Amino acid sequence: MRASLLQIDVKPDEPVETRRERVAGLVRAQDGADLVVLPELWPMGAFAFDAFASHAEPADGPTARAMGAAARDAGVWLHAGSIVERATDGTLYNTSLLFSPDGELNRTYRKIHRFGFDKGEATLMGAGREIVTAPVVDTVIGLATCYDLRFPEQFRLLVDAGAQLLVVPAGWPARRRAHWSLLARARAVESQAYVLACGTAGTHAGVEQAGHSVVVDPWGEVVAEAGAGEETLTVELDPAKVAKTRAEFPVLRDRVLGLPTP
Ligand SMILES: NC(=O)CCC(=O)C(=O)O
Repeated sequence: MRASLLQIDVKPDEPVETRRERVAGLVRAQDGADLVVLPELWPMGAFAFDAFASHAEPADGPTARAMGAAARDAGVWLHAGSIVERATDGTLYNTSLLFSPDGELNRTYRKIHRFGFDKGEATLMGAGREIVTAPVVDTVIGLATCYDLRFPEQFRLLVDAGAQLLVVPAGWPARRRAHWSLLARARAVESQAYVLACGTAGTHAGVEQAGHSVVVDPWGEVVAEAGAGEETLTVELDPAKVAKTRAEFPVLRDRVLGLPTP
């Protein structure tokens, strides 16, 4: 299974419409891939809080239309990263979009853990409540977004729901790059699953981005890692490695469930 992670430079001087077209072109260029992954909130940037409301769109809005067409033209599964979704009741969500190779919107995932503590995303957006997985090619992917990476309990639920390949679009700051690399590997080791973590590059809203998108295998080995700038990371994955790792080193089987809480 071939996957391409598109680590997009969210240039503040590039209009959203221009970036949408540029990214659609990059997706179309991945026509040999099975799965293409984009970062979190790449249309305006994960830290551009002031732009969230003005660039909010429905889940079937302009970004979805452009990405669906690009997925269809390339014939790929496309995890199109996330957008600021404006729901019908007006609530904003950080919503990931997954397209099948026929260009149809197959799944959406609303980010469960909102970043910012008492400001930013945490105050501007609603929280998702649903664990989302999807059968893709010959595996099952589990969806999580950026700050979710810090919450192992969400990944356990994804594993329990059948996930074998965990896709994590992000807009992770350079300042906490060490956490990013460590947590991506930790989630892969504890889940015995592939982790595809796709971040953004450049600096937007004054926040330098970490880049360093990474693919980790079910044994915790780094398969490939990007640098700091805009880059396409293409990897060959072996989905059978997940079952093999879980059978040969069966820690998931040894979980003790239902312990009493203190
Ligand atoms: N967009 C995010 O979720 C940022 C997360 C982050 O900066 C962190 O967890 O650290």
